[in-house]
Amino acid sequence: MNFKEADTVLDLKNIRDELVRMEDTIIFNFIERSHFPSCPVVYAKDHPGLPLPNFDGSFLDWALLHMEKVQSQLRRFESPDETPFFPEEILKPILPNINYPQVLASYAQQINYNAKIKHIYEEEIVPLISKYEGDQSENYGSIATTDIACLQSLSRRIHFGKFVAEAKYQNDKELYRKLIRNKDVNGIMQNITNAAVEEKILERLTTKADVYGVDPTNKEGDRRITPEYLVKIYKEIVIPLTKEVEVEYLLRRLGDDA
Ligand SMILES: O=C(O)C(=O)C[C@]1(C(=O)O)C=C[C@@H](O)C=C1
Repeated sequence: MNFKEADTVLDLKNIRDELVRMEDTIIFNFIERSHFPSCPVVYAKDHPGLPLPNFDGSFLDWALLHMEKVQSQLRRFESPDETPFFPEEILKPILPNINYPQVLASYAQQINYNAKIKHIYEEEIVPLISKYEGDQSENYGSIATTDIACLQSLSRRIHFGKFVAEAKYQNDKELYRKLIRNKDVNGIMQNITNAAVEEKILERLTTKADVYGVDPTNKEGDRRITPEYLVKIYKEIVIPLTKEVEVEYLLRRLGDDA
């Protein structure tokens, strides 16, 4: 898939291949995170044990904001498949603009699920993938670094729903225009859902987690990335959020081309 070539970006097969590749990135990021305990201090707002001068938020927020400020200058968020967690605070690139063809609707950048993704990551995913419940102050920096990798890979995957939605819209404009005009959210949800594709994803994840998730150095009682956790995260969080993005994108689609 080449973002400079619109045709490759709206080919559903290319999009799904990209989603498959993202599974590996997400699994390996989860595995990195699984080497550390949960460390709630990293996610606590204004924690007295971790003072952050002139900042109102958690240590992870602080690290993510500063990472995004640097990455925005490196042109990360110029790319149509990247969505910032701090859209109000990112900076202009120091590299020259790349003129990507516009493949998504003009409002696509406004669809931003990152606050929700971060909340669910901290509340539901970290407890599943961290090594054990507990603190390890010498690793706060490493944990924030791996959390950022996990969050960015989840964000990219979930917001890819915009490309999926646009491809589906282009493939059957008549059907989607009717559903959108009727604000038929259930009808849109039904039509974007492909149970066979979802089943295949969960099957593949089971195999991948079996193969990649084994850590022979783990002590008894330590958690690891099991197929069960990975399937749960995809089934209950990643796929439903991707579908939410798809539905929101489609509901606004008629405003962009009548
Ligand atoms: O591949 C698609 O058609 C998608 O819409 C993506 C996705 C997913 O999140 O992986 C979401 C909904 C479908 O039911 C199948 C898969």
